[in-house]
Amino acid sequence: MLTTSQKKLIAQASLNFDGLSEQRFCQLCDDPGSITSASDLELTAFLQLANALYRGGEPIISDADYDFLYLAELKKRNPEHPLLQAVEPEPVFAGKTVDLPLIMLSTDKAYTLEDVERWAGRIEKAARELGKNFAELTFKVTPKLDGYAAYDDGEMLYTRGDGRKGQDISRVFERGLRIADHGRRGLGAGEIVVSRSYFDERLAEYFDNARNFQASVIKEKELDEHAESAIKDHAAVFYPFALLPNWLGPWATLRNDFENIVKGIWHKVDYDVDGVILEIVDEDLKTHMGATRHHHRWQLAYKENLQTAEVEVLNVTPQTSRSGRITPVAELEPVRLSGALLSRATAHHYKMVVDKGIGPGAIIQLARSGEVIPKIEQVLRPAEPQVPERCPSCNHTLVWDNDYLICPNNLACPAQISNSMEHFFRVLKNNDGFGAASIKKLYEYGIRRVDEIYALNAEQFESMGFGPKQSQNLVDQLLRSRTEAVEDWRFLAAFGVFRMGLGNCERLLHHHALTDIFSLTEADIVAIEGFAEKTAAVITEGFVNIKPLFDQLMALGFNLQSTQHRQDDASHPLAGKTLVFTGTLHSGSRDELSKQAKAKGAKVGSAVSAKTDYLVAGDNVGANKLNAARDKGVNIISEQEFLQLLNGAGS
Ligand SMILES: NC(=O)c1ccc[n+]([C@@H]2O[C@H](COP(=O)([O-])OP(=O)(O)OC[C@H]3O[C@@H](n4cnc5c(N)ncnc54)[C@H](O)[C@@H]3O)[C@@H](O)[C@H]2O)c1
Ligand SMILES: [Zn+2]
Repeated sequence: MLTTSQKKLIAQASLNFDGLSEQRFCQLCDDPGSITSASDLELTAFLQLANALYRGGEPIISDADYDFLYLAELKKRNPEHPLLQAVEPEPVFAGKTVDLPLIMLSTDKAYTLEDVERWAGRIEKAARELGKNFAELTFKVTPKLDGYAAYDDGEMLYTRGDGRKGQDISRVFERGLRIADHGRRGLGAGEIVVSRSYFDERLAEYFDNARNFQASVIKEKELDEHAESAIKDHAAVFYPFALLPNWLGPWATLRNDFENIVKGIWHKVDYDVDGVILEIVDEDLKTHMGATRHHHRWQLAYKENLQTAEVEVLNVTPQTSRSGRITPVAELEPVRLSGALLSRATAHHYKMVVDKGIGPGAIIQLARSGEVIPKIEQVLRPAEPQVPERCPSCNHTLVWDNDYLICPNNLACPAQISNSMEHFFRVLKNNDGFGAASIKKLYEYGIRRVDEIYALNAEQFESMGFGPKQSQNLVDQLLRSRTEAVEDWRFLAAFGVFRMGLGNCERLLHHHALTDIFSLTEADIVAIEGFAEKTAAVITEGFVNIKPLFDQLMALGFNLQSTQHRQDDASHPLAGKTLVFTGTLHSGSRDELSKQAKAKGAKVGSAVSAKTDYLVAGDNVGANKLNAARDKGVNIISEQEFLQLLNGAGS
């Protein structure tokens, strides 16, 4: 069964289940082998539906399956099929559709050096036709960003759409999105991407994958609070390809050192990269070679062979996390996949274990992924699910909480206690040495709380079985964690209150001092943008629980940097007002000016609505935009007037 949001994506793409029922679609997803039995109509309907879900950030099959099973089947049956002759369409948003200033195509793909050599051979031939010396041509290698393709002509930002017509998504710049590498507008094609490390640290909790997140940045709807933070922190950016780090050189060098050059470029940026792009730097040659309806002949994407393997599940073992959720870990018959030996994979939750039949004897499909422990995406042959009744750590009876099995024994469950202590040091970040192994040892010696760890001296560490050198190091690290500066929101997040990850802690401390959090009411929390009523209750309760530990640790004196407050001075002319910025601004970036306005209690919107009080118009704003705002009764002010308001002058 598809989820409601997947169904919505299909409807948005103006697709339906004509020629393919929802049930049949899911059946083909779950059992890739059966695609060969699908009719031609079913196959093409299937590909279009899978693509719509992929573009919307909710892929239902892996890329490797899409390329090597389903798409390959179509290529086998009908190499001339129209679906293979054009780029796969992006989803359509509510924004207006416009002709792209330049056709944006997909790329031809190579998975082996032989494929790349064949491509170079075609370039050599074209060079000969133009009377150019192939050996003197320059090749360029750049990372292939796995983000959201867009084109910036300086006025508008367009989606790739169907390659010819895209959609205006300029709103992402109005929302404060920056250009990578301090770039300017108008640099042409690029991708909207999010920093890998930022995603892992701050967003993974809320989004299944980066693609999912990128789709949310572009959506016409109001920006998700996490997307807003990522943009504010410049972790999400538009990266024009022209600014990407690159390797330049002749074919002979590229050919001889291929692996190293590819590897070097692949890992050069902190963004998701799914290959490298090879191209030729010679305008005449590019024009001469031209393009098919699908890709430019002078460009090639080199990807690593995405292997998949079918493996048998030996056992499903439960693991208790810090919050008490039980993670299902499948022990597998060891299998080698793209060089790594894998013997474990996790399922999302126990509901999935039950629904998909994950138990001893089940056959699952593993795809290589960046993660150390891959996630189970598909079950090829179900078996009797293996579901625990008791917590593997404390033996307490487990209970269901929506899709999750949880251990409710949070005060005495060894796994939850140890994982919470480990979490504290990991989130604080300014220390080393308190990983799983050390914490396990400390737990065995009766340590249950972080403050007890801070009370230990070197001799005591030694008496617990740590070596003399390590014991001294642990003491040094504890001191370091207290003396090295750390943001107060990070410190708060280290306590692991449910729903209080790094992002929410920072948001909260923008409004209230760290020492005041225990007197906050639910109403105080709900009043802050981004907090819902339901979470507020959980949060205040969580604070009550951590108070004793918090007080103990504060008494030790950490070097906390307090978060800048957004003071809400009700008498300030901008207090409570909603602003929208547009056009080119001179006194600071849109981001900086927004920040200053917010500090005075203003709200900053991304698009003009009836609720907007002021439209701050910089330079180069189209008359249409101004008229539309005027029609809505919005006050249009200049940047100068805005600065006066900001300084407290009445309007
Ligand atoms: N899992 C699924 O259900 C599913 C469905 C549809 C498509 N897909 C995947 O998407 C692929 C096709 O998608 P596509 O056409 O969007 O992407 P592509 O892999 O063909 O790449 C083309 C794009 O690469 C981008 N690019 C990134 N870095 C670049 C650089 N340095 N220089 C130039 N261009 C760069 C450009 O935006 C260009 O549009 C399929 O092969 C498949 O793997 C998966
Ligand atoms: Zn337990």
